[in-house]
Amino acid sequence: MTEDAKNSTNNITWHQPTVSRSERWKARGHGGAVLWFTGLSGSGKSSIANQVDSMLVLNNNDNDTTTTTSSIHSYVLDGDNVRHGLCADLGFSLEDRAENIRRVGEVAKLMADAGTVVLAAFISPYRVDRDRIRSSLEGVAPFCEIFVQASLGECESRDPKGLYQMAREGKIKNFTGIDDPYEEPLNAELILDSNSKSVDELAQEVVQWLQANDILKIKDS
Ligand SMILES: Nc1ncnc2c1ncn2[C@@H]1O[C@H](COP(=O)(O)OS(=O)(=O)O)[C@@H](OP(=O)(O)O)[C@H]1O
Ligand SMILES: Nc1ncnc2c1ncn2[C@@H]1O[C@H](COP(=O)(O)OP(=O)(O)O)[C@@H](O)[C@H]1O
Repeated sequence: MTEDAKNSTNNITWHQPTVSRSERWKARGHGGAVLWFTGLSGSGKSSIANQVDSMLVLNNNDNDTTTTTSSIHSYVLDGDNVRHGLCADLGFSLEDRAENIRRVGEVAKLMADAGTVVLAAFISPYRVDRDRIRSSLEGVAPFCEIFVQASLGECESRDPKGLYQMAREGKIKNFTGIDDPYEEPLNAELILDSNSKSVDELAQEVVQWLQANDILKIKDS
């Protein structure tokens, strides 16, 4: 934070919104939440998050013949996409990854406060960065850490963008899993086995877990 920013925070006052969170959520028909998909590049974060999004928004759930629930307001925040705009000034050093996750965490918090189910798909390799978002969402909206688990070998064999190969050839530095760390979650709400299950099966697991745990239920505050 710059000196100017530090001095300015003294002159900023929090404005209480006129519409409360629970009033807003009730008007939407469900609560907001942040589903945070973390895992290696190529583990399946984007594919699964997008499939869940489709199942929630379009009610596109072929395997579920029991419910006729209405559309859920969800939205995917994806590392690759966010790095084209909001975080276009950031690279992949430890500090830049922390700032990337901090910014996205703040955006996700605002969106969840507004009643959106945020599907955030970021490598987010450091526990401390993920835990910071978990803490900042306490009392606002549920935070669900979803570990998309795939071995490095599996991710490397998928390598849809050819990035692992470039990292192995030394053309990309600080590539997660090759010459940069990935800290696996210790207390993830959900672990998805992306080594052996399909994207459809895993997305189904997420939606079933959301329903079974009443994650989108509005609790009066
Ligand atoms: N050095 C390095 N390490 C890891 N990933 C790299 C790197 N350089 C570029 N990429 C591409 O950037 C995508 C990851 O962006 P994220 O914002 O999710 O990364 S992070 O959470 O800040 O660590 C990641 O996308 P996914 O494959 O979808 O995970 C890569 O395509
Ligand atoms: N569970 C899975 N089983 C097989 N292939 C998968 C699975 N999940 C993703 N893939 C494939 O792996 C590649 C990387 O998936 P992607 O969703 O882009 O991963 P990430 O967002 O974690 O980088 C894509 O080609 C995708 O089709």
